[in-house]
Amino acid sequence: MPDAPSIHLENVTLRRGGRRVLDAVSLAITERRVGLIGTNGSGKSSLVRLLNGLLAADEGRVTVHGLDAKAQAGELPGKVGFIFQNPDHQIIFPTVAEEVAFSLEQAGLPRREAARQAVPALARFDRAHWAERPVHALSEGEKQFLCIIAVLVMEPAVLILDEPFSSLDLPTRRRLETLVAGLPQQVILVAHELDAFALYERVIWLHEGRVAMDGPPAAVIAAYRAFAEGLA
Ligand SMILES: Nc1ncnc2c1ncn2[C@@H]1O[C@H](COP(=O)(O)OP(=O)(O)OP(=O)(O)O)[C@@H](O)[C@H]1O
Repeated sequence: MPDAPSIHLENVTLRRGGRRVLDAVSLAITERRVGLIGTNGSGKSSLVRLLNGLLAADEGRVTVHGLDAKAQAGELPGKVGFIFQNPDHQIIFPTVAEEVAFSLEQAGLPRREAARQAVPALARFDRAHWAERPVHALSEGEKQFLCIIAVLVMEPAVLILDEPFSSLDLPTRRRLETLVAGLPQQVILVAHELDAFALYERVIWLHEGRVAMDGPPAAVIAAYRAFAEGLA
């Protein structure tokens, strides 16, 4: 069983390219389904990259399920699975089975055992028949599904999805949303598709590097929609 969901940001400031992209943000995230919304450049990707050690805060403290994001950065990838917008940025190997085997190896299995376990791992997602398929021959949705499988076989405690649906058609998106909805992991979803958060427990709206609003999805999304209409 994954451990209790517990992500804390204490007065976190982050600068990128000389600009302050997160400004003294404090959050305690203990829910299992949390959405992150905001206009382009508001700091969403930057914030979630603090949680898996891809970025480090300039000020303040980040802890993820008991790990200090700075002092224990090396342990974060084992705890936090990350799905990017573009699966091509994530997939390394030529075939599906090799990609999954690599994940299993990252999770600590010896190489030969990882190779042996790849097909059974795919079978848990009803995708054993994909094993020998060249990754380049998968559709965008299939690649994104492969990325999710490759991350989940490492059994992370947290799954972060950073705009994972942008290039997917509606049925594929719904399938992946359903898959994610059934996971035991703590999930942080960054998305512009606001209906994706209907069943989430909490939505955080970031604006210019600060929390503009934070609470139940219906209230936060209504306020965000009204704000966005005003900009249009
Ligand atoms: N590699 C980088 N170097 C310098 N500045 C960056 C870099 N990446 C992002 N930024 C800046 O950080 C700020 C926040 O960007 P971020 O990607 O976190 O926003 P976002 O809310 O995820 O936006 P989007 O919805 O467009 O993905 C922006 O002003 C952006 O220009």
